[in-house]
Amino acid sequence: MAEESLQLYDTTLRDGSQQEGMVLTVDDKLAVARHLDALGVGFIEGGWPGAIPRDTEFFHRAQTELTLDNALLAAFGATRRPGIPVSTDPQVRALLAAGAPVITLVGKSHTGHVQRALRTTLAENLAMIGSTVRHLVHAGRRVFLDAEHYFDGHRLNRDYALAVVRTAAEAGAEAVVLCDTNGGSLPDEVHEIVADTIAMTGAPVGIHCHDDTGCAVANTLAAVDAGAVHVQGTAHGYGERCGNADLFTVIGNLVLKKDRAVIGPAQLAGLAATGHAITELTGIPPRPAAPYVGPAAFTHKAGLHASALRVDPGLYQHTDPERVGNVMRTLVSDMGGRSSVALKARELGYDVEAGSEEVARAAARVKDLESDGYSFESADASFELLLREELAGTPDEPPFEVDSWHVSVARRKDGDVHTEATVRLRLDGAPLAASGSGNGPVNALDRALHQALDPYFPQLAKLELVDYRVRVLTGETGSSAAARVLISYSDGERRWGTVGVDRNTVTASWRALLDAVHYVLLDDVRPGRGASPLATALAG
Ligand SMILES: CC(=O)SCCNC(=O)CCNC(=O)[C@H](O)C(C)(C)COP(=O)(O)OP(=O)(O)OC[C@H]1O[C@@H](n2cnc3c(N)ncnc32)[C@H](O)[C@@H]1OP(=O)(O)O
Ligand SMILES: CC(=O)C(=O)O
Repeated sequence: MAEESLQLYDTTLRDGSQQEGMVLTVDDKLAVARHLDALGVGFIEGGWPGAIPRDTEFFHRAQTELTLDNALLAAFGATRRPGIPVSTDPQVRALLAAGAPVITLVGKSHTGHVQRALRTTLAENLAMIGSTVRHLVHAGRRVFLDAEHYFDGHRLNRDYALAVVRTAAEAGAEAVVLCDTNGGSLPDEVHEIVADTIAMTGAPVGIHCHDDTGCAVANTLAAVDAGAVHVQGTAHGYGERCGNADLFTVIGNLVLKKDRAVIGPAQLAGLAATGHAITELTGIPPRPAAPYVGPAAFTHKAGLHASALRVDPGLYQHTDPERVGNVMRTLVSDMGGRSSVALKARELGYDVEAGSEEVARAAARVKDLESDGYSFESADASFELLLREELAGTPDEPPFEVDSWHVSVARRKDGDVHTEATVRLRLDGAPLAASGSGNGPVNALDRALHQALDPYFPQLAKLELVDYRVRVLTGETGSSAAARVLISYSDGERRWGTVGVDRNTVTASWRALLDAVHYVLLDDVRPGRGASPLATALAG
């Protein structure tokens, strides 16, 4: 049961959409709303009906297509225009026509904005706020007032900012949301101003912070500490300029650190999945290191960390990742030792002991190869092949041999560039040759490999090369290595990475391609068969 004394209000679909690059269709918005509802937020601000046609359509379709179990839909808009009766303001009419049970109004609380941006008097602005709130409450809506530029306004003219809060509260606003619109405040200032506002007005206040000082989440928590009863934020902190308070971080902190049960434990366990689902819809990934929900939030690279984590994951993690639906991951690299290798091996399903000779050999090989330019942290499949060799004590070969390969790139007279690759393999001793053309040497080699092997290994047919990265290493390593190629493959369900290094970029690519194919052909012998838990997690 969620705590009722602290309201959780999401504005991803309104303020989050003000982020550069964020363009959501109505279908996307409906889908995001369903995810937020399942997470357990209390209010979902859907947009500004009457101002943005897509948002008008969103509210229209929401009436028949959106069933919410936990949340109420909120329509956002401005107070009436200066000098006109509220009942005649088309924007206010559009807000009511949207049919949402909640309306959030933005109103000015900074005297400079009233006089210079709104170009009206301070008294008329108060009248605009009071009359619009009253009108909407009278029409049966729950109303919040977003007091724009509140913190800057309070610093400039405290009496006026407080008058805005009193006016809205007396007109029937359920909470007056103090907005750090320019995002320039710091936690101590926010705490002081929220506390002062509550003490002077007795009004229920909310908090809406932007992240221009990198303090939006801290400011939100400071406001709650000072008595705010309503918090606003967005998924992944999406929003105008530097974004808004990241609601996922706010939720994690409130529930796990401040004992404020704004959502229940089962919903909290869906936090990372919600973040992932919303990312898929927006197409804008959060920082990998985003607290709680980021793929790196519980990922460990340093050997000393891994060594302690083997004893107790709590030694290097502030909370159990399962509580927020995330997973602990280990990276193998030259920064790790036996413990990192052992933890990673267990993630992959291999029952190994950190103290074993095999693990020590694998750890040493990782260090050697990384000093030659390899990088295993995003090449789990290549690491697994290496590990299997060390565990078996013999080279782990794919079920075919490579005799040779050849790639040609030619520019024709008509200007077209033609790339063709031929691979010559052996299967059970019998020669097997195939060719493929592509939009570059790696693509052509990939196609030639498929051409040769798919008839014998049908599981390869689904494979798709989804990412290819090459890094020139000249001067970075003490060796002769010149290029590191990282390849990601997917079969639609899981994703795995491989690495190849060579002076020749095509040879490095070939190595990574071969590891990728070899890895898939291990499915029949890998512990647990099929997708390793890690590969599945990465694909998710
Ligand atoms: C802090 C925030 O993020 S609040 C959310 C901001 N979001 C948006 O602006 C997205 C949606 N906005 C829009 O589609 C358009 O700006 C509209 C439809 C609202 C207005 O469009 P236009 O009528 O062409 O006006 P324009 O965008 O140029 O200027 C905004 C107008 O709103 C007025 N305004 C600004 N704040 C308020 C307010 N709190 N209450 C009433 N009016 C306001 C401005 O004074 C300006 O009026 P003017 O046209 O008389 O100069
Ligand atoms: C209302 C709002 O989004 C702001 O003041 O930042």
